[in-house]
Amino acid sequence: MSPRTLYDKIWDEHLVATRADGTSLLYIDRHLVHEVTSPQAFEGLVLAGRPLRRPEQILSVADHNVPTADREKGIADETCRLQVEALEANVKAHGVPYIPLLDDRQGIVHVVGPEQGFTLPGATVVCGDSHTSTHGAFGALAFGIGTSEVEHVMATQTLPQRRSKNLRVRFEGGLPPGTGAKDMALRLIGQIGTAGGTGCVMEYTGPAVRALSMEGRMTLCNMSIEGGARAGLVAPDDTTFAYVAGRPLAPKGALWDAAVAHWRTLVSDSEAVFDQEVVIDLHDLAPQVTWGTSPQWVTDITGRVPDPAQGRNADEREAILRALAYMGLEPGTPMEAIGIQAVFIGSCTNGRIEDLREAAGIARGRKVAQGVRALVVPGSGLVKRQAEAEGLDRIFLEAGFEWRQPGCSMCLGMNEDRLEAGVRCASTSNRNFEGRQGRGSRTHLVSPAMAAAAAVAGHFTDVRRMEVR
Ligand SMILES: CC(C)[C@H](C(=O)O)[C@@H](O)C(=O)O
Ligand code: SF4
Repeated sequence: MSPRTLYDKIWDEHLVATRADGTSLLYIDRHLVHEVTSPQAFEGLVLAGRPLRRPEQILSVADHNVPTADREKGIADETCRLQVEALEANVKAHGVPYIPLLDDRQGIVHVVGPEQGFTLPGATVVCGDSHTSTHGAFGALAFGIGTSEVEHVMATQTLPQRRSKNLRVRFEGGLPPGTGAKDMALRLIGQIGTAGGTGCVMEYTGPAVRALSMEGRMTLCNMSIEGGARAGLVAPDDTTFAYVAGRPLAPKGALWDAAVAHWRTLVSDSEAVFDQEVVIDLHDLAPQVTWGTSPQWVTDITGRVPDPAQGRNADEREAILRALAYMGLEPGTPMEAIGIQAVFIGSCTNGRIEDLREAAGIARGRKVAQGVRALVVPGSGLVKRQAEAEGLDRIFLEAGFEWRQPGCSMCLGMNEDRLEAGVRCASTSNRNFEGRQGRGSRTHLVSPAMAAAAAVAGHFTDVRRMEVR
C-alpha cells in the first residue's frame, strides 16, 4: 500500500462507499450534541418517522445557553431555558445519553467529550459545532457539521463527505518561556490567515507539538477551524493514551490493549505526501494578542496596532480601517498601552484545568485592577471540582476574579454573560468578530496567562515580565 497520512488512514477506515462524483459516505463513531444545533434535527426525524440509528453513540449536554451563576435556581432567561428544555425533552424521547445541567460532568461539549473518554484516537467525531476540531488533539477525525447533517448522522450513523487535502503544519523549535499552545495557534493563523487551511485537514507536527499536554493539543486543534481547516490532527502517542486510560467511556482490559496497539499505527507514514506544508518557526514566538475583528489580525505583545496604510491592497486597507474603528484603536498604539475593562478566562479553547492553573499562577497574590470585571469559567464541572481541590478558586476569588459554573459563558453572547457595547475584553476564547461577546463588545484573543496578566494590570502586559507564583 502506498504511504498514507494520518488523515488518509482514518478516512480509509471509515469509508463506507464512494460515488463517481467523488462524494463519499463515512461511518461516524461518535456524535456530540448540544442544545443549539439539535432541535431541528430531532424534529426532522420525528416528522419523517425515522428512529435514531445508534443513540448510544451520541453524548449530549447543554452548554451555550446555561447560566454560570446560581444555576440551581433554574434558567431565568426564557429563550435559554426553552433551548435547554427542548434538548432535555428530545434526548428523553429518543433515549440519547445526556448529562444533566446539575451533574458534575456537565460542561462545554468539547471539554466533556474528551473528559469522559467519549473522544478516542482514530475515531470519527462530529458535532453541530465548529469547534469540534478540538477532538483532533486525540488523533480523531473531528469536524463540525450543520443541523441537517446532525439529522443525517442521527438517522444513519454516516455522513456524506468530500475528501480534504492534507496540510502539514510543522512547528520548528521549542516553545519559549511565557508562551503556549494558544500562542502557537494565533501565530499560525496570523501567518496563514483565516482562509489558509481552506479545503484541508491540518496535521500538527514537530517537537513542540509532541511536548504539549493533551490540554495544549486541544487548544491548538480547537483553533484549526479559525485557520479555515476542516479539521486539525495530532497523532496519538503515550501522552494521549495516558490521558484516555481509565476514563469512564474508554475501553478497558483486553479491549484497551487492542485499542492502543491499533492507535499506535495512527501516524502519518514517513513517506506520506502532503498536498501542502506550512512551517512555523517558534524560536521568536512571543505572547500573542489580537488587535482586530478576526483571529488572523494578531501581533506580539511587544507589537503595535497596525496602520491601515500597511494593508496589501485597497480591500485589506478598508477592512483594517473598519476593524480599528470597531475596536476603538489608533494605529501605532503599543499593544501594552491598550486598557481593558473585562477579562474572560474559559471556553473550549482555554477552559481546562491546565489553563486555569496557568492563569492562577499569575493571579496568585495579586489583585484584579480597579474597573476590571474578570470571570473565570471552568470548561466543565469536573474541571471546576479539580480546580477547587487544588485551591485555584480561592486564588481567583482572593484576587477579585469571579468564579463561575461551567458553560460557554462569555465566549459568545448567547447567555447571561454578555459584554456591554464598547467594553474591551481580554478573552481566552477563539473568536473576536464584531458583537461576538455582546453587541458592540471588543474582544482581544490571548492565552490564559496573558488574560490573567491583563486583569491585574488593567491593560495588556507582557506576561514574560511577571513572576509566576
Ligand atoms: C452555536 C454554535 C453552533 C457555534 C459554533 O458552531 O461554533 C458556537 O459554538 C460558536 O463558537 O460560535
Ligand atoms: S465555548 Fe465558545 S467556541 Fe466553544 S463551543 Fe462554546 S461558544 Fe463555541
